[in-house]
Amino acid sequence: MKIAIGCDHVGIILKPVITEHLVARGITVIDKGAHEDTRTDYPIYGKAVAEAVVSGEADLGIVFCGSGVGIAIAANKVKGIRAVVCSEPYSAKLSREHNNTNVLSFGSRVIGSALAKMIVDAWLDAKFEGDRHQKRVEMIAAIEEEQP
Ligand SMILES: O=C(CO)[C@H](O)[C@H](O)COP(=O)(O)O
Repeated sequence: MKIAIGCDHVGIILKPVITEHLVARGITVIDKGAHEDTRTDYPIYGKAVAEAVVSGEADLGIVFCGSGVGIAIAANKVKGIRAVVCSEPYSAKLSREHNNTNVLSFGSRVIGSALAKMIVDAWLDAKFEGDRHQKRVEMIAAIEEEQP
């Protein structure tokens, strides 16, 4: 399993903790930056991680900014991405089971490292259930196709 990760200057607080946690789970981490806490712009890294996922370079993506919101919005602009912002494990689990999310987003100004690790585990351990949810995910993809 390969996971692409990316963050801005605030998200970088959580990125090393989660990187270590992923490596401990036997996951290969592909770091798309940022690599320092100098103020930068989260769309750069949301896009980079999203493109790594849709190209197949990575199986999944995890992104971090201050709230988790901006970098998730940026990732969601890439066709084929279903990014979710999570601050608790239940939504993370359901987002995979029902929505087949392929990018997980956190806010370093919202949650701490212990909760972030719990959310990552809930997300990674859950599986897409398909069945009735498959049609709905396909409907989301159809919305993308309708856009000019
Ligand atoms: O959370 C974020 C986007 O959703 C950013 O991390 C946040 O907007 C950065 O703010 P600042 O430049 O004031 O540190």
